Amino acid sequence: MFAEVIVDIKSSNTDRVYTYKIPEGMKLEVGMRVSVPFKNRFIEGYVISITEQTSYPVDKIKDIHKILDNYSVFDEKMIELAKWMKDYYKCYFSEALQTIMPVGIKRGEKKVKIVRINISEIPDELCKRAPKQYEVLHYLQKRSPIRLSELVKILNIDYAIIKSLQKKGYIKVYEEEIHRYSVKDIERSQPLVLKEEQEKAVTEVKKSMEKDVFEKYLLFGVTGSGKTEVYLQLIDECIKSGKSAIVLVPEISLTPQTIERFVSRFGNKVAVIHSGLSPGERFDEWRKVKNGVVDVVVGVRNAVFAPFKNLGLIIIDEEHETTYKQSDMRPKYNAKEVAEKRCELENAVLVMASATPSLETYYKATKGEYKLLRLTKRINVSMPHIEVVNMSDELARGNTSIFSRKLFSYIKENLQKKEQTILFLNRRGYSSFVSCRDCGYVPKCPNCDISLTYHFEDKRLVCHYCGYQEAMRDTCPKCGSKRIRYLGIGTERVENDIKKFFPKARVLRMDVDTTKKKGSHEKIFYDFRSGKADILIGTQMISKGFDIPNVTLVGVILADITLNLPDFRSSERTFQLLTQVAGRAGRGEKPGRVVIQTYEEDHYSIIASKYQNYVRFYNEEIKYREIFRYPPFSHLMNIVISGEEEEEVKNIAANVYLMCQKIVNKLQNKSYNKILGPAPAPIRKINNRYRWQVILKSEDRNVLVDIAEKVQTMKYPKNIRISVDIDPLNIM
Ligand SMILES: Nc1ncnc2c1ncn2[C@@H]1O[C@H](COP(=O)(O)OP(=O)(O)OP(=O)(O)O)[C@@H](O)[C@H]1O
Ligand SMILES: [Zn+2]
Repeated sequence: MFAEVIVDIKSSNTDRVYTYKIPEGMKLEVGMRVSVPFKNRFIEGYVISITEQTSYPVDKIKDIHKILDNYSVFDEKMIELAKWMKDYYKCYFSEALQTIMPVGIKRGEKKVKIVRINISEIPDELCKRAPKQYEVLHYLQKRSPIRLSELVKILNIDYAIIKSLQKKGYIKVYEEEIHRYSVKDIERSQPLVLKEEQEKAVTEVKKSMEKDVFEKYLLFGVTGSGKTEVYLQLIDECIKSGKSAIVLVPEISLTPQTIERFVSRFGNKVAVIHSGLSPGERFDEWRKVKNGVVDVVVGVRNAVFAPFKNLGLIIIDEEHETTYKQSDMRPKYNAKEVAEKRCELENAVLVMASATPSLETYYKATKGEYKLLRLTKRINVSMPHIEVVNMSDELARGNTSIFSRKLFSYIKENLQKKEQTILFLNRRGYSSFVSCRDCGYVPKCPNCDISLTYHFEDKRLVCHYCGYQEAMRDTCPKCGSKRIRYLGIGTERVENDIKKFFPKARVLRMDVDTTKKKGSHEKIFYDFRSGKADILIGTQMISKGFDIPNVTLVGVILADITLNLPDFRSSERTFQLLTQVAGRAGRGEKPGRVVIQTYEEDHYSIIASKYQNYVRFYNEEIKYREIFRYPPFSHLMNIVISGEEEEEVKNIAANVYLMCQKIVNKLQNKSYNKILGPAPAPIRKINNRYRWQVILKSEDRNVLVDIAEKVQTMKYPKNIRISVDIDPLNIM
């Protein structure tokens, strides 16, 4: 018998199937991890199929060295999925398999020794002859089984005593696997009586699940319309029919509140996968799925690979979120696309949900590719009232503060009424750059092409790209002037000003800087929910998932930050963020108010946010996308060339461009294709590496995939890096 093996070497030459012989007696299965001889060493490999014959000369085929785990890691469908990923994202087969495989698998299972008493009566003579042994047995009569380490510690005994008890057969010592991490069980919640629209959605999806066919839905429901309850009841149906479900949530909304909701409904039937888990913990969660201990996984991006044998349903919450795409590592996969493929392979149902669907998804829904389910109303309460304030007018009237008069007075009222306020600003730090009023000097990062952000608390200038820091000086390093200007506000500044104007207010801040420590995110959330603070200030971390009834005011300090990013999705991002954050107001009995501060009150993103009208935004945005042929009317590919010498980077970028042009010119079919660049990337230098880019737009994704493959096999100097991203969500 022979095994077809993918080897763990990342190069285009070795990205193919290798054949090995299965030694007599080796119990090899498809999907196992193995060690195989390669050249003159042993390397890791993955068995993707087993055959009886091979076209290779048999005497040249080497034996599999050994099996690495006592189970198979990939079933046939997962191998199928990896094959699809390698072709769709143009990565190596081994990269696709390793993405599916849990990190931490090499650490293996963690086992502990357990002691169990083996007799019902303790022999009397033991009491005198071996009092210590007697004591152990006596203790075990009350508490058995128990971990050996615990027993030894409690009774302060020698292992020798355990040994002799074991020899006599009075106790049994054995190994048991333990799970390094598991969710705490909390009080159970009962299913709610569904509202009419919820009921309709559940019934419809249920029908598809019963039919065992692949089906795709978009659940488009306004903020607070009870989408989560719909998920819970669908999962319940899914489990009842003997199948399992995966729920994907974006990292930042994997809040304690979200986890609570799932655990309180399904108890220890749920595994939770988030990026805070150690590799070992992740592996344990993976095994719980594999061994059928749980029926539901709630997790971030890579939870889409949870190895359920009988998958019935995948739910993608906040489907518009960009964290579903892995942008920083190969393969640059999107969990939404992988989920779709997985559902197709397993005849499962896919439900994507959002209050602000991505343009691409909604477009597909209008074309009938996804079935549209709508929740148009909040549960028992109305949508918040939204007002837009033009900050130019405020300036014209002499108000130079970061708060408009309206927002200021609302904050004051809320403090008096003891209702809570959320203030949102999507930038951390105190000010995004400082400049000298006399000579105009702006301190920049020496490693990156970006100005340094001023952090008030530690009086430092920090680069948000590479982490470079320096002390903030009182005088301009160039001309010595003392007149320093602080421009571009951040959350630290908001906190500072709130404390200045409202010294009695209890304030919390949630952003990357305040949540570095493990558990700090949870703590801020719980403190705020339990009323320990009046005002929560934060970046997009606070924009979703929060369901806190006493929050009646949301203030957006400056909506323009995302609006002005050099990215064709900036309008969409702004609309989504504003709608999500506005959605935190007025979720309880008291009505909610939202104030959006901006310099661009006529922008269609702002206007649509004001009326909370997604379709109005969509209709406007889709026009631009069509005119400029941006997605969904084309696919993009971003090729970034980086290196330490800019001249060299520029030359290679020019070569890449020419190669793209050659391929496009030779195409038979006359689809729309456009090559942009080569040009410096919007952030020209990061971490001392210069970056140039070539962007391709094509109606035909296959054209891009072909080019990606060619780029991958191109020869270029060692210090140059070329990264290729098909369907990128970020082109900075
Ligand atoms: N059928 C129901 N009856 C009573 N209360 C409900 C029902 N469905 C949901 N709720 C409650 O309504 C509130 C809002 O629901 P939920 O948080 O699920 O909305 P959502 O659509 O997920 O919101 P968002 O997208 O803004 O996070 C929750 O407190 C939830 O417990
Ligand atoms: Zn830097």
